[in-house]
Amino acid sequence: MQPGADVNQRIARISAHLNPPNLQMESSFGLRQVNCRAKGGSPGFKVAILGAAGGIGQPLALLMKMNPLVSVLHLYDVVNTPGVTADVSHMDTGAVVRGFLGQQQLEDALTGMDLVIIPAGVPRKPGMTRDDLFNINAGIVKTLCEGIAKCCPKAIVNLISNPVNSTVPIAAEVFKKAGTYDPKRLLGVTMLDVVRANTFVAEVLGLDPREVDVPVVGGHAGVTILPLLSQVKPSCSFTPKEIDYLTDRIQNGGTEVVEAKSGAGSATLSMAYAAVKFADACLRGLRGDAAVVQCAFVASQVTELPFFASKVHLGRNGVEEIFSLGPLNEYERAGLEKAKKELAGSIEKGVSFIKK
Ligand SMILES: NC(=O)C1=CN([C@@H]2O[C@H](COP(=O)(O)OP(=O)(O)OC[C@H]3O[C@@H](n4cnc5c(N)ncnc54)[C@H](O)[C@@H]3O)[C@@H](O)[C@H]2O)C=CC1
Ligand SMILES: O=C([O-])CC(=O)C(=O)O
Repeated sequence: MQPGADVNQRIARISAHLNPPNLQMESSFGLRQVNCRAKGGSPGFKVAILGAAGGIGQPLALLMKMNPLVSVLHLYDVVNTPGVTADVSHMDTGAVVRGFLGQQQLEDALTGMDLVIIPAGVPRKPGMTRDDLFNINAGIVKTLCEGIAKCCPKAIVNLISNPVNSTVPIAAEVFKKAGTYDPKRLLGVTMLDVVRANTFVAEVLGLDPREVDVPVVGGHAGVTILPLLSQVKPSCSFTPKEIDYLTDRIQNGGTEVVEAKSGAGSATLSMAYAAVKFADACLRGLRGDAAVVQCAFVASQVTELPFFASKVHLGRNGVEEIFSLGPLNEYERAGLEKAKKELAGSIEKGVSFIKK
């Protein structure tokens, strides 16, 4: 090679980098359009996050952009999506990111999606219950689900907005009204309860949380969150004091974070982690992976209630199978009765919000 040829090649490479011939800023804000030869991105699923600029939405967008199963990521919110989209879109991962701002762009955000994740809505402040969020969040979930029914009725829906025990029944009623309801495709996200249970149980047992699996059934608020400590894997036993401590901490994990944040919101980072763990399971199910099992709040015949959280098998159509609760001890049977009583009211409240 001629002396200097190497340097010239390097200059050419740097110049190509500074003036890329086929750069496209993927966003609906028209930030910058440069001649573009290819769309870029990898084969995979199309995912929308509704509420993407929020406390959960932003880290969730970040983590979904890193998920190799995602080829297209739509970020929708009523505020701030241009900034979040521009930011996340610079990550050199496969998914193409597009942003959508305001209700007039909701339909574009949803069209063609395989999975829609909804963390839109207001969070708790200290002293509030999740049910105190109903009046604001019920209407938000209704509007978003009307959009889903119209634009991507076959999408799997992961509903995070609280109170989950009521927002899932609201979504079901909206889809029924639109004639698109498929109970296999609507899942309330209770994964954070499992994530917390795994963490707290691992602490007590002195294990790595990644080795621990705690089924958490029922719903997603206070006593409706029912950890089945008799079914923990690896198999183990707890003293009555440990059971009281763990049950209380798992049921009140959300409140622990709300109080620690003292007015600045509720769990966002651990929730984004849990949401991605759950969304990834849904996508692996859609891909046809075998034996994908997670807990979720779904339409169910496991109890006499129309919705209940338990372990479900996720497959190509969403929820392929719902597992029964298995053998419960006396403590858990008493907990189940309390959980069902509160759940019944929360479900009814959601249903009548749409039927009224
Ligand atoms: N299922 C679960 O385990 C958990 C649920 N949550 C719930 O998730 C929800 C969101 O929490 P954060 O992200 O902390 O709240 P946040 O207030 O930080 O973010 C919510 C986002 O929703 C957006 N939003 C409001 N109305 C909207 C609409 N009509 N369409 C689209 N986006 C809209 C807001 O602009 C905001 O960016 C809350 O209801 C919270 O209680 C929070 C933690 C755990
Ligand atoms: O506690 C809240 O309001 C948010 C939530 O659902 C949780 O962290 O489990």
